[in-house]
Amino acid sequence: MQILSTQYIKTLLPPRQDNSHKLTFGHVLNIAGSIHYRGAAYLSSVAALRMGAGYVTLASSPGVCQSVSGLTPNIVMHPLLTRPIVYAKINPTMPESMSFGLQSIDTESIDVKALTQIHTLLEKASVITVGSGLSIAQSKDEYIASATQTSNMEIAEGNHGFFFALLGALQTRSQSMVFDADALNFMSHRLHQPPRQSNTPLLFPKNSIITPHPKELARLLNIDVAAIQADRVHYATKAAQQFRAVVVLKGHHSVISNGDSTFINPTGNNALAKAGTGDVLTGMIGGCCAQGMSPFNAACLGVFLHGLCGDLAASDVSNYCVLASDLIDYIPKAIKHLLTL
Ligand SMILES: NC(=O)C1=CN([C@@H]2O[C@H](COP(=O)(O)OP(=O)(O)OC[C@H]3O[C@@H](n4cnc5c(N)ncnc54)[C@H](O)[C@@H]3O)[C@@H](O)[C@H]2O)[C@@H](O)CC1
Ligand SMILES: Nc1ncnc2c1ncn2[C@@H]1O[C@H](COP(=O)(O)OP(=O)(O)O)[C@@H](O)[C@H]1O
Repeated sequence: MQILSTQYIKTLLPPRQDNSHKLTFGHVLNIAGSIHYRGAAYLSSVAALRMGAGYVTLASSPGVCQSVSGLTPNIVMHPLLTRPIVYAKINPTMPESMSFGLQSIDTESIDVKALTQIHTLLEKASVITVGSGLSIAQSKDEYIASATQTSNMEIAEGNHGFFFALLGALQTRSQSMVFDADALNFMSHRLHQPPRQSNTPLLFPKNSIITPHPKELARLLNIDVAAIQADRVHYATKAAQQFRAVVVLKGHHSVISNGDSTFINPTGNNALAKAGTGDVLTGMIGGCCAQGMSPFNAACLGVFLHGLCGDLAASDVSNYCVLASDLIDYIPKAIKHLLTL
């Protein structure tokens, strides 16, 4: 286990040749966002471009695409087919006809059929980032059902049907992929909630990077957050081996492991403890992959620079005031800082 050094990180910065065009620096396909988490789609998409990717396509619900295009002209939109879901709490002690308490309506869940809309994009993309704000459901710990199917009650968890169809399609692809947030929660749910719907092993595709915060890793490994926090290097390494993926265990001094080599990140501070900063990290790592970096190097560079953005931002505006969206504006400063060393 080693601490990432500035000198080492500087050697990882991908070259920018003069004889180039936008696709020289890669195409990020970002599958992110949902009715409640439109910001996550924005933050992850723009962070990838700022990190140096040449082209970013956001594939999401029409509502998310519309919101993000209202905030930035830089992202290419690919609106996906949706289907409405009415969420309700089930009270198992009551007869089926009376057992629903309406919670909310999600008009932007992505339809499984949307997979056919992104086949070409899956082939063209240099890297695929999945999960920032994708929405597992209104509440992860309660049973939630689709009231549109009362006669045949189906457990509906946000975009879970679409996610698993996508995961199946991704298994044969060789691009780098970044799985964050709700992509990890979908995997945990399928891994640990009975009954398992299939006997086939549930794996991330080859060349995957997963970016769990401690609770997300606890869900994936089905253990306590406290156990993870007590030995972060051990559990990041174990998860990398178990899932055959590069793991970024987020938090103070994030740990990056590919199962053989493990680094601890020295940059970052408590200013990063703010909603949406993890979505920015996903975009930054995706942007590194798009420029041809290996998954492990992309994770190391992305995490280091993300922390450096937090350090530069905190020194300018204090640890209290940094927003996730501010971090994106500090990516150029963090890269210039590295380049001038
Ligand atoms: N503007 C937006 O649209 C935002 C969207 N977000 C999305 O919201 C969805 C839900 O993410 P959340 O993180 O809110 O929900 P989670 O349910 O995954 O995480 C919240 C829980 O995890 C625990 N936790 C989080 N970080 C931890 C740490 N470092 N150590 C120990 N425990 C920790 C919290 O105490 C809490 O119980 C994700 O898809 C995410 O991408 C968030 O990133 C927030 C901003
Ligand atoms: N106290 C801290 N010190 C350093 N980095 C932190 C701290 N708190 C959070 N971070 C970083 O901020 C990001 C938070 O990501 P995450 O928990 O996924 O948030 P969100 O889901 O809101 O985007 C991670 O990169 C994490 O390493």
